[in-house]
Amino acid sequence: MGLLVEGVWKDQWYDTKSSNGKFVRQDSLFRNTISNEEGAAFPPESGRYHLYVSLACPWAHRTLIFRKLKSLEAHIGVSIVSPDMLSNGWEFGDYDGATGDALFNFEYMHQVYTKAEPEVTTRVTVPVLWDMKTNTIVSNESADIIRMFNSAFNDLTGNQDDYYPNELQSSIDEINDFVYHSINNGVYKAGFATTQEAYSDAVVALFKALDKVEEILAIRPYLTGDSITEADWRLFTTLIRFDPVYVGHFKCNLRRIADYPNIYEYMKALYQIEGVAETVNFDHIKRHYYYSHTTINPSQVVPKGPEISLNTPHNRGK
Ligand SMILES: N[C@@H](CCC(=O)N[C@@H](CS)C(=O)NCC(=O)O)C(=O)O
Repeated sequence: MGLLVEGVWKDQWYDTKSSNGKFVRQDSLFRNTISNEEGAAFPPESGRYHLYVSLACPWAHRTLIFRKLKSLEAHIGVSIVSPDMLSNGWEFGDYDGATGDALFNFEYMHQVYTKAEPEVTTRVTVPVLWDMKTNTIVSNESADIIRMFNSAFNDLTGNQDDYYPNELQSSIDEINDFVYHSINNGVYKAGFATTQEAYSDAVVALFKALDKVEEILAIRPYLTGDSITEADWRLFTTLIRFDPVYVGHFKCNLRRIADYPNIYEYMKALYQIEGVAETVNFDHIKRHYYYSHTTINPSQVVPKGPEISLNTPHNRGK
């Protein structure tokens, strides 16, 4: 784990000293947009863009789900890093389910960043959406990438499915904000905390938020109503990692997702949507966290369990 400082890789763990033991997530650096507008720098084109992901990462997972649901597989290629993120950061190792770097045959993800900007100072995160025409990073922010995938390529794919419909945008934004701070990022705040207080604050807020989600899902099948939206997919990638990783490795152990009847049914329903199960790789997920975060798990032993069945019938509508 490390970061790039003026284009040079530095191996160092997150600094929590200056924030009283709290994990503070950095903002993403590359925030361009693919758009249909006249004169746009990044117009939608088949075969022009390439996605770098880790199958372990919940943020990258969102983009893989949208690539699948929005029929973008034939238009946007993917390179998958190894789940092991050690002193060189994300790397393109030889690991079952990883692909190598399809564009440059680089060894490390940080080389993709310096290819875009040789002197860049940044954390080296996935996902990354790369533009093969201008040889740069369009975006390394998953929230933005899934919005582009949701609508920018509709004319190319003919897929008009809309996970961010006009009439639901304000409720989606509101739920996203709450889910992001207390759940998506909440598990990291608990797991990477280095003081008891920072951990306790994060874990209490996390389970308060999960309790609230359980209540919402008791009265409607999905977060904003009867249909699945972006808000559901953003929550799903954290839920699916929760019992296998966050309960143990990140000490998020007041309850399991399996103990929340409504959230559990909901998670199964989303998992069973066509194409989604193939984006979920529990080996990469468990291996990444337990093997890479050596400050939390120095033995690098990866647990066997839990046994979970995600293909049993669920009680949500379509
Ligand atoms: N805000 C970014 C966050 C991405 C992110 O933090 N990805 C993690 C993997 S789960 C990462 O690459 N971490 C490496 C690091 O922090 O150095 C997004 O949503 O795209």
